[in-house]
Amino acid sequence: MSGCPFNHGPAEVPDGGTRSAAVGPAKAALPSAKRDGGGKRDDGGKPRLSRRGLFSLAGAGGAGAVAGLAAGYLSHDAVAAQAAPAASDVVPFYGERQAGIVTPAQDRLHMAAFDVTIEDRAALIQLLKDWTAAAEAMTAGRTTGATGAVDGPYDAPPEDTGEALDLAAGKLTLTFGFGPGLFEKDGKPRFGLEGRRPDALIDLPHFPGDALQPERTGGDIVVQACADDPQVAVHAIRNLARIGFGKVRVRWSQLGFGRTSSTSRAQTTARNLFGFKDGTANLKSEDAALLDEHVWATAGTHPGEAWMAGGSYLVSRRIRMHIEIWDRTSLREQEGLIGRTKGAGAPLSGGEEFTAPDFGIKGRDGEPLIPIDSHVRLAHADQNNGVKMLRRGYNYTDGSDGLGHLDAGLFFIAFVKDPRTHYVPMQTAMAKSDKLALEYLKHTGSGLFAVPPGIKAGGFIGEGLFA
Ligand SMILES: C=CC1=C(C)c2cc3[nH]c(cc4nc(cc5[nH]c(cc1n2)c(C)c5CCC(=O)O)C(CCC(=O)O)=C4C)c(C)c3C=C
Ligand SMILES: [Fe+2]
Repeated sequence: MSGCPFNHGPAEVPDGGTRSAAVGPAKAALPSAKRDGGGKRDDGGKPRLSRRGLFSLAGAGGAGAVAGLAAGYLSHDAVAAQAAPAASDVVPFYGERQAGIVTPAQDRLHMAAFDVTIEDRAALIQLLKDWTAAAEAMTAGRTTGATGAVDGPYDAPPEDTGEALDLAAGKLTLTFGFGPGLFEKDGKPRFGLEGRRPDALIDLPHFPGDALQPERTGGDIVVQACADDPQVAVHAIRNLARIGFGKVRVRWSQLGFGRTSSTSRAQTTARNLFGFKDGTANLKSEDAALLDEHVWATAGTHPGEAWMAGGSYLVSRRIRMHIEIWDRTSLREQEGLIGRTKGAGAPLSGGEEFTAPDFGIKGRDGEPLIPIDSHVRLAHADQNNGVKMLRRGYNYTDGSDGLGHLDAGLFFIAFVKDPRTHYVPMQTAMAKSDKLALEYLKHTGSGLFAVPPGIKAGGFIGEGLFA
C-alpha cells in the first residue's frame, strides 16, 4: 500500500472504483505537493496534484480546467485511477434505516464497542456529529477529515490514517448502536438521558453455561463495520477510534470473515466453521412484512423511547466453537446435532436446502428424523412462540489458546425487534437443551445495543435520542 495514490496503480476491483483522498470542504485551490518520507517532492521537485487538489480546482475553475491540468501532471492511467468509486461499490450511508442490517451481508467484519470516558453531553453530541461525517465519507470511499491522509499540514498528524487509500469503497457499511451504559452508570443517569433508555434495552440475563469475559462484553456504543475488503473495515474502525481519542476507549473489538448468514435471496448460503451452511432459514431483505414483524423496533410504550421507532436491537455473542472435538465427531452425529445435512444443508426430514423442516416425521426407530435436541428444532419459530430473527454473524479465529486449540468460532450477530421476546427465550432454551450448545460451544462475549433508525443528510447518528 502506498500513501500516495499516484505512485502505484489502483487495486483491481470488479467494478473499477478506487478509494480517493479527501473531498472535504474546499480549501485553497492550489494543488498540494505530495511529500515523501524525507520531505522531498516527487518527480525531481515538480509538485504532484492530489485528488483533493483536483477537486479543489474543480470548484475554482471547473471540470475543463481540471482535465487540462490533470493531463499536464498525470498520465491517462493515473487520472483514471482517481475516478470516483463506482456506485455499485458504495452502500449509501443516509437513509430511513441504518445500512448494515438488511444490506446483503458483506464478506468481512470489524466490530468495536466503545466505552464513553467523558460525561459532557455537548462533547458526546459533537463526537457523534464527527463520526457521522467520517462514516459518510468512508462509506462513500473517501478519506476522513478535510485534508485526508496526505494533504494536511506537514507537521501535524494526518486526518486519515491512509491504509485505505487506493482501495475501493468495498460496500462498507457502518452501523451504530447504543448500549445500556450510555444511559446510566453506577445507577446514575448520564448525558441527560434519564427516561430515554428503551425498555427493550435490558441488561441481558446470565444464561446457563455463559463464560463471558468482561473485556469482551458490553460497551456504551457499538460500531459494526462490514465490507468486502478487511482493510476497509479495519480502516473505518481505526479512524473512528482515532477521532474519538480522549472521549471514547475501545472496550472490545472483533474481526470476522466468511459471513455466516445470507441476508438476501440473491446471495448463496455460506458455511460456518463446523462446515455447515449457515443462514438458510434466515430472514432476508426481501421479506418486508416479516422484517416489520420481527426486526424493526416500534415507538415502544413510553414517550422517552419513541426515538427507536424504525431502529432495531443488535445482539452480539462471541461463541467459541470446540472445533477440535467437532472434527473427531462422526458425520451422523454432526448432522443430528444441527438437524440438517452437511452437504446440501437440507433438513433431516428430507428435501432440498430450502425445504421447510418437518419436525413430525419419524424414522424406523420411532424417533423424529430431526432430533428433539437438535439446533434447528430448538431455534425454529415453531418452538419459540413464532419469533424469527435476522442473523448477520461471521466466523472468527483469534489465534490459539496455548493448549493446542484454535480460538475459533462464530461471532453471532442478530437484529431483533425486541430482545425480550426475540432473543432471551430462544437463548435460554438453547442453553438448556441444545446438544450443540451444551457440548461444543462456549459463549465468551456478549452485547446488546439499541440501533437507532437511519440518518438523514444533515443529521447525525442518534439525533432522535438527543432531541
Ligand atoms: C439464539 C440464537 C442463535 C444462536 C446463539 C445460534 C448459534 C449458532 N448457530 C449455528 C449454526 C446454525 N444455526 C442454524 C439455524 C438457526 N440458528 C438460529 C439461532 C441461533 N443460532 C436460528 C433462529 C436458526 C434458524 C432456525 C430455523 O428457522 O430453521 C443452522 C441451520 C441453517 C440455517 O437456517 O441457518 C446452522 C448450521 C452455530 C454453529 C452457532 C454457534 C456457534
Ligand atoms: Fe444457529
